[in-house]
Amino acid sequence: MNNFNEEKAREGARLLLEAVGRDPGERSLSDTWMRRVPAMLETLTEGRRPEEKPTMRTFETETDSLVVKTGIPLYSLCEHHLLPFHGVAHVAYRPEESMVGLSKLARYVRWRSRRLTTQEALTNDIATGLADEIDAACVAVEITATHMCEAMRGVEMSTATTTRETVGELSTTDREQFRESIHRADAANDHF
Ligand SMILES: Nc1nc2c(ncn2[C@@H]2O[C@H](COP(=O)(O)OP(=O)(O)OP(=O)(O)O)[C@@H](O)[C@H]2O)c(=O)[nH]1
Ligand SMILES: [Zn+2]
Repeated sequence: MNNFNEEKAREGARLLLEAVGRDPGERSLSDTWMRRVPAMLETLTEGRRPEEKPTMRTFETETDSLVVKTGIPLYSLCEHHLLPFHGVAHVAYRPEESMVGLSKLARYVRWRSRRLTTQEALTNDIATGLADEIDAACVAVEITATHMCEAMRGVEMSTATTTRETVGELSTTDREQFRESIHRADAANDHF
């Protein structure tokens, strides 16, 4: 079910322009509220629409050891101020009967992130969602992000927030391996 209402998005964008003292009738602004903002909002909220979910194709598993994907770029929208938060997600899972295509982990993170949410809820959504999608003994997700609502207004500081969620039992070795992979990814890429 498509829960995006283009007409309301258009009307809302037009009212916001009026609220900040701009004239929606200005030539340079007509496409902004009539076309660009509604299209942008439709894309950036697709994570609430199941029909937009990437196909999570699986293969017969060749391993039961932990698969770790680090450094997935993450862009989402904070539901408090409608401003972006962005950073990096790291995902790990232990396959049981089947394993998933590696790109699907990143695709899934991108799809899930496209919604108005909080970082905590998003971390939980990705971990529980992936656990439902793939046949995994356990899933772990870590997100480190910076919030524009903190950087551009309010406290006016750009800081990093880290959230973690696990589904199923991770052994101490699994946790160490996940941690070490994240460490290596962070050292290789200066995300902030
Ligand atoms: N827990 C959590 N808080 C968030 C997230 N994104 C933004 N926030 C915080 O949500 C809070 C909203 O606080 P309020 O006091 O209702 O709003 P505010 O007066 O605009 O807050 P300030 O940002 O402190 O100016 C702020 O502290 C934000 O930093 C998030 O993903 N998770
Ligand atoms: Zn905010």
